[in-house]
Amino acid sequence: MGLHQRPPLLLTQGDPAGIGPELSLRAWLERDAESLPAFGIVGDPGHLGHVAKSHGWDVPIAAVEPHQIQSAFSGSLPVIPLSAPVSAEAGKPDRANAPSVIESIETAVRFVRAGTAAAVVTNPIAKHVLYQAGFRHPGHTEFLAALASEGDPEAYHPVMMLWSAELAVVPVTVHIPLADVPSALTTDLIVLTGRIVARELRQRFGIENPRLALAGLNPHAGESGAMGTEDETVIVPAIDILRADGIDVTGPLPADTMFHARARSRYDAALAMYHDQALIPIKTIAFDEAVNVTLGLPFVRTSPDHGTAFDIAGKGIARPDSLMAALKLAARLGSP
Ligand SMILES: NC(=O)C1=CN([C@@H]2O[C@H](COP(=O)(O)OP(=O)(O)OC[C@H]3O[C@@H](n4cnc5c(N)ncnc54)[C@H](O)[C@@H]3O)[C@@H](O)[C@H]2O)C=CC1
Ligand SMILES: NCC(=O)COP(=O)(O)O
Repeated sequence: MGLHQRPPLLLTQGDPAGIGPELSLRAWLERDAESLPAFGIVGDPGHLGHVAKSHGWDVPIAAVEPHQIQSAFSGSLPVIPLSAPVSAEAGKPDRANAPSVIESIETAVRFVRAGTAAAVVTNPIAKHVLYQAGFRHPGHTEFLAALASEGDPEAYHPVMMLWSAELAVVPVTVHIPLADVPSALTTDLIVLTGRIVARELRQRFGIENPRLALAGLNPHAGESGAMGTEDETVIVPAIDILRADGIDVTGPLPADTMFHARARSRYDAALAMYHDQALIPIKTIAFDEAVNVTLGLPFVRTSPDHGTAFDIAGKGIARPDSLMAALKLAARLGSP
């Protein structure tokens, strides 16, 4: 790496039976056309070579150390080899690959924390496959916070944000059953989330005075208590505290009318009360462009907005746009 070169990005393997491997290869093939930042994959050189060959793509694979990624990137796809074995057939997830999936994430985090990489970009994992193998974290978001926290569960509160040029959304509660949302949703959680979002929109995204819009939980934001009470008893007090902090907050807004184009122009990020309230609008508006960013961590992590797409894995039809957007955003946010 030259004196003024930034460290490269590290891309994780994701589920090797999903679309991650072919998207990574396609992103590398598009590196010049898309002006992508240099990246390396923590993965299995043999498996990636096999996937490239099966699609007839000319992608030389180079097994490297992190400090060799920059110089290798223009002529080959740099891969930091895993020690766990990988044996995967497209579209057929296998829990036997879980150790390699987890090792890839842990290794990427280790290098980014050591300053050898600028940011972590994760390829999609199939959560239920990892759970079958004993993985105890709901998803990347929570696992990355656990890795960053190094045993202190209070150290970092991770916040999921899905970002696109048209819309940014944050689910305040994330990977929990819908039935558990009302009891998990507290004023403290909303305030903590709002503070992290406002801080990182300022510091990382360069928005001087971020405008946050908070969704209600219930239909019509509760209709003055007739359709549910959490909007008044939990969300309004959180808004008061965030406003007292000097943050520009509106809400609670009826969720059904806050995502059309005129409404979107009034805020920089929408805080939704549960996963689908946030992700349905952004995946409807910007499925190919949106990026999942984890806020609240001591390093930058981005990811495509989609999952493993086992139904199309291996067919060569998966679109690499969201992964390429994740690489570009990671480079932007990872820069001082
Ligand atoms: N960041 C991550 O690791 C994420 C992982 N997942 C995991 O992915 C698995 C599958 O989840 P699903 O709900 O089926 O969502 P999915 O995003 O994998 O697929 C939903 C639909 O979109 C299509 N699709 C997805 N990505 C595409 C692309 N790049 N180009 C063209 N079409 C694409 C698929 O073919 C499928 O029809 C689950 O096990 C879930 O846990 C889901 C979201 C994010
Ligand atoms: N639906 C988004 C999602 O599941 C992403 O989760 P994570 O693995 O990024 O925590």
